[in-house]
Amino acid sequence: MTEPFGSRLRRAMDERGPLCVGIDPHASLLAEWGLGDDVAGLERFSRTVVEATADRIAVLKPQSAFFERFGSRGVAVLERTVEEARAAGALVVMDAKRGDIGSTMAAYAESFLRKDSPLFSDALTVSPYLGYGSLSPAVALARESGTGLFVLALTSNPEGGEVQHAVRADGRDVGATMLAHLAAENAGEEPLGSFGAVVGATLGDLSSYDLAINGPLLAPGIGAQGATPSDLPRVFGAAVRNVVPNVSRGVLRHGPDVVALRDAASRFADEVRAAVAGV
Ligand SMILES: O=C(O)c1cc(=O)[nH]c(=O)n1[C@@H]1O[C@H](COP(=O)(O)O)[C@@H](O)[C@H]1O
Repeated sequence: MTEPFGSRLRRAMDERGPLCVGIDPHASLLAEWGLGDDVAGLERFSRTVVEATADRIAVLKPQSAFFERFGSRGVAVLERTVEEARAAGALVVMDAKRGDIGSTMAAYAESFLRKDSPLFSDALTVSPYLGYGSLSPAVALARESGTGLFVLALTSNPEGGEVQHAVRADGRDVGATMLAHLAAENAGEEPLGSFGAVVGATLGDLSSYDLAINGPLLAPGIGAQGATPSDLPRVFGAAVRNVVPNVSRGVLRHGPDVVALRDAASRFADEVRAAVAGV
């Protein structure tokens, strides 16, 4: 049987530290790196990030939108990026934020979580806002293929609250409800469940939420969105041990030099390790 994602992730976090580096080839970054806003630029950018980080950082998170922008040739670059990152030892979280009615969700899940898919990744970001139950086909396939999901619960953007803080008839807000679904999904899993939540590092004190979902918490927002590694203990409390903090532009702006990129990623990784060790 394939080792579950949660268990593979726990090991990677213990061995390499918990940092996730995002591969977000913004047009503005391609320009800053002296690359064209074209498929060749995209490929060079992605290859460079993989070369600098995939043999030492636990998780890489390519953001699919920046590849889809170039059509099928961009998606081909994404396929190669995922393959090369995994071959170098990183776990790949595909950031495609998929979500649809269950029967369509099954096809999205196959695109990223079925072993023989060209875009096969270790985990996928998904949106539960068609109802958590609409994600069931992805949960089932992830269990079968030893992959994972990161479900948007409390996102880092200021607009997210209008949906995620909406209070339900039972008095719980929508974000807390998503966390409860994930805790149920991960119950009894050791050392860590495979069904994670996305919880922004930008959100301040989250002590009113039960973050003990026995699964990973993907925490974007460090760097360009203003949060820092030293915020993590205050935001996540005891759950910080399961936090996978993501930095994209905060690292990527140090390219195109491979060594400078690698050093930037290592600095964030060290700061995260120091912040988490203090809890
Ligand atoms: O799921 C995500 O990764 C995500 C969720 C969220 O709440 N906020 C958020 O910023 N993200 C993603 O995380 C990355 C953040 O990038 P930087 O702000 O450049 O570090 C982008 O790829 C976003 O799409």
